[in-house]
Amino acid sequence: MIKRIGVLTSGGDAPGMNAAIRAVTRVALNSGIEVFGIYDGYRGMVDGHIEPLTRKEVGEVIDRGGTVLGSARLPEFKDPSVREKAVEQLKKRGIEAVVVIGGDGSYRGALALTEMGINCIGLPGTIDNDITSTDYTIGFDTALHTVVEAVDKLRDTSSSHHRCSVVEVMGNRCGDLTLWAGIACGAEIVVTAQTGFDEEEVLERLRELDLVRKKRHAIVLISEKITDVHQFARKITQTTGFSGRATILGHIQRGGSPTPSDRVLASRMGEKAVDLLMQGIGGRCVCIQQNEIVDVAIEEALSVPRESRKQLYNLFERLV
Ligand SMILES: Nc1ncnc2c1ncn2[C@@H]1O[C@H](COP(=O)(O)OP(=O)(O)O)[C@@H](O)[C@H]1O
Ligand SMILES: O=P(O)(O)OC[C@H]1O[C@](O)(COP(=O)(O)O)[C@@H](O)[C@@H]1O
Ligand SMILES: [Mg+2]
Repeated sequence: MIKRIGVLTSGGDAPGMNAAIRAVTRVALNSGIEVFGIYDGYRGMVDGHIEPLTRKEVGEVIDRGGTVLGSARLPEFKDPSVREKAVEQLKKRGIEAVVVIGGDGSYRGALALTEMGINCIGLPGTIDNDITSTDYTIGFDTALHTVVEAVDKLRDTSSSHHRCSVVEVMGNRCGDLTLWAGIACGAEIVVTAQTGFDEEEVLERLRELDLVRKKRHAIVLISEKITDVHQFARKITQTTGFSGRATILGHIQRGGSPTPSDRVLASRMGEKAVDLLMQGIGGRCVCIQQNEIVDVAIEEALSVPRESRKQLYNLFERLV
């Protein structure tokens, strides 16, 4: 049976990563497996920044945002000779397998390592919810709470001043955070990669909300990387009855204490990762599908097309 495993966090951090590290560590230790923390993602693997983790070291972290192991982006990890160094560092310490907590990029690294003889299991740690094989990623629920709390506050001030708040939401080409927040906040308009952005159409809709629907305020949620929200807010002021103000929520969305849902999801997924490694399985990632914790091949997870959210967009429109 496997004796030593490593755990790392990679890519953008996400609330709940600590709960996942804790679950992996405790479940493994309670099964007689030694656990090593690999610091700063694949960088620590290459540089040998690897330390044993004890039960106590993962105590008092379940409620903390960020990741106690640190995270990093290391583009050079795509180079096989760099990965060779990482494999050597693991072998030197007798680490046979690794749990990689991160997003799609981290999964590619995990797959490449598995192909080099180190069994890896991926856990979806990202606020973006952009891993298509899982219904939810660890961190999405917490980020959603953060967005909703911020937009609720913006609505208070917007309606006092007959304003339109344009809010830029993270998601890296995945509109889930924007759409879910739009429904939860009762926004007037959501713009994502899936809806597309026709500036004139949105301005016309805002004029209608003002003149015909007599709205006191309007909230427009826009996914990042679609348009310059400050410029767009200026156009709103110039061409509609609302004065426009833009807010970029930015990295605030990545922090904060994980919600209970994210903590439970991370714990369930962490357990599954260790169970798979104990069976000698690698190259797979853990998903939640219809509230069941399951595993799929990383290759498959990376190729599943993004599910259409058409029904939710339709619901959104029917709620305005
Ligand atoms: N094709 C790849 N092969 C090997 N490693 C990769 C590959 N793509 C990404 N990685 C590693 O995973 C890290 C995190 O990926 P990134 O896309 O930045 O974040 P995320 O995992 O959150 O999507 C990268 O910095 C790199 O070290
Ligand atoms: O922290 P950085 O490097 O500015 O990156 C910002 C990006 O990271 C994210 O917050 C999270 O993305 P990943 O989980 O894929 O790393 C995206 O929403 C955003 O586009
Ligand atoms: Mg990613």
